[in-house]
Amino acid sequence: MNKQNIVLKLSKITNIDPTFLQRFWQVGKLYWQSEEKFGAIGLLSILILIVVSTTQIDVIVNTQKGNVLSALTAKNSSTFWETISYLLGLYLFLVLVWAAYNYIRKKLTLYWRRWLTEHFLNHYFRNRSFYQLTQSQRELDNPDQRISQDIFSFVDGFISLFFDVLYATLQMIAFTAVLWFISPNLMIVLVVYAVSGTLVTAGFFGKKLVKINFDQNKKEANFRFGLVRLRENAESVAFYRGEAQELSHIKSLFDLVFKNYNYLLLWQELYLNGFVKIYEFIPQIIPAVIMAPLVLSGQLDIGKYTEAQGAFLILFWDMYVITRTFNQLTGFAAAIERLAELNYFLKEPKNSDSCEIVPNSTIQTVENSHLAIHNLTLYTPNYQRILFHDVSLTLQPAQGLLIVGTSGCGKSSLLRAIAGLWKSGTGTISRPNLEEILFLPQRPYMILGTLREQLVYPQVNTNISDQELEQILQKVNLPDLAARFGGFDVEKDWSDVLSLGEQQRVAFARILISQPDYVILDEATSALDIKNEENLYQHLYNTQTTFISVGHRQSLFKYHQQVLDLCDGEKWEIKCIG
Ligand SMILES: Nc1ncnc2c1ncn2[C@@H]1O[C@H](COP(=O)(O)OP(=O)(O)OP(=O)(O)O)[C@@H](O)[C@H]1O
Repeated sequence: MNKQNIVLKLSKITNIDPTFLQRFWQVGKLYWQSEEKFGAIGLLSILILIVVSTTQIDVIVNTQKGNVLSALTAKNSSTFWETISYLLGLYLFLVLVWAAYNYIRKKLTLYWRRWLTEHFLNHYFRNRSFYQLTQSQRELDNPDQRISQDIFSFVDGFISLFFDVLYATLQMIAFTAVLWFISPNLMIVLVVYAVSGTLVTAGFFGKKLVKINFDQNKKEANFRFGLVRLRENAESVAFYRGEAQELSHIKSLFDLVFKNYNYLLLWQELYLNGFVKIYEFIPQIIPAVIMAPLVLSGQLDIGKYTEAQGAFLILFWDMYVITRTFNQLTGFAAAIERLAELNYFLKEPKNSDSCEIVPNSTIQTVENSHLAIHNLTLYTPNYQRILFHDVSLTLQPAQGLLIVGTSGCGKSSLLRAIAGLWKSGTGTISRPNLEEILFLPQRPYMILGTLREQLVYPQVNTNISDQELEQILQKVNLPDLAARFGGFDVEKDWSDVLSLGEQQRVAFARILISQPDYVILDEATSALDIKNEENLYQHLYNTQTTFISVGHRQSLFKYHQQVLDLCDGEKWEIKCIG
């Protein structure tokens, strides 16, 4: 039977949406088919062994408890003390084994979480999916929360559920014989009671609670993101004096958390837990009611009665495992939904949104030694708007191209297309390998780290000396930057402590450090005064670098050999200078 059929059969038995089981399988199988599978299977086997052996010991403990009562009734002191010592030894052994079990179980959870987190992170960064995700029309909220929180909920939830169900099943096998042997009637009552309880829980509370938990995760993540966003934009908000607006927005996000949680409390704590408490109480009296006549008439020994009552309660506890762990289960199911969505997005070919609308219509990218554009027509990512038609140009090595045009005409979008971030449109872009091109956006990206790491970014290992770094800082007119902050190895929140113009100069220093063959500057000097801007362009002009700039200032023209004017609407023209 293939996996698809197994999933379908399971879904029929459990009355669960088959696509839900498929989603569970898609995420669940990843780790168990990975290179870590042998270690994981080893740990899993040890855990299963512990569970199997402790179930056997539980049966012995239950029988010995009955023996203690029988010895007391028969006033047999030596049997009583022998059984008590035996019981103590068994309990001590159980405690030690359970300590080891819990430790290994948490370790397995940790290893699985580490592997799955790395797996999702690798896919999140592959083909710049983290960027594509922000461009997608399909709603996929808070991928960060899915990676940081939902993976843990999934792994922890699965391991807990697996062992709860395994332990319950083994105990059922072991104790069914005990109870059946003493009282078949009690056994039949128990099965009917446990099955009906499980069906009510799964059928009535199931879908409702999964949905509420799913929404809760989403709303909590939105609230957290609102606070993070405020922190990231603290200065702008403070300048605007936008506290009232921000406060009300963040409060409204929390209000959604509050309302949904209230709803969750109602269903989880009041309805479900209320049901579970009543449901748990009744079995305490069922054995007494059914077996009392036998004990009173002398047909059943009090020790056997205790043994049967113990077996009944254990079996009841096992049979209603689904009901009792239902709260956990719904959180686990919500995590599966959220991870499966992310997994699907990260696996599917990019720009699929676009392809659904205009099939086979994407910009072709060809690797070449020089940069050229042939009949490029560019749309916004979901083909909603055309930005420009049929643009063609060639850029000779060591030359400069300046792109100008009115705001919103598509200047930055052309750079996005060259970088391969946007593909909606037609035509061909020939360009060198992206490794040879350095992009400088208008808002410089300052990494969290030391000044040295900041300057050599996006490279990580360079053997550049402090002296060379000092020289480069001189060139970009930041001669005292390292001294001001205590050297190159001091960590700061650089986007906070440097002015925008200083950040643009640090970003420009990256060009002089990494010396790429191609540089693309998207208004990368817009925050600088003309003198500083000219100084930077003069350095760039003196190198053999080929560069494309987007800018508005007339003073930039003299550093470029060609100007592409995207004009407005769908017209464009190219001019040669000098
Ligand atoms: N992710 C996106 N999805 C849809 N449309 C977008 C997206 N990003 C930008 N646009 C739209 O594409 C158009 C071109 O944007 P672009 O950033 O290229 O303009 P620009 O010419 O660089 O403008 P400016 O000079 O103001 O920076 C704008 O109308 C913008 O609203």
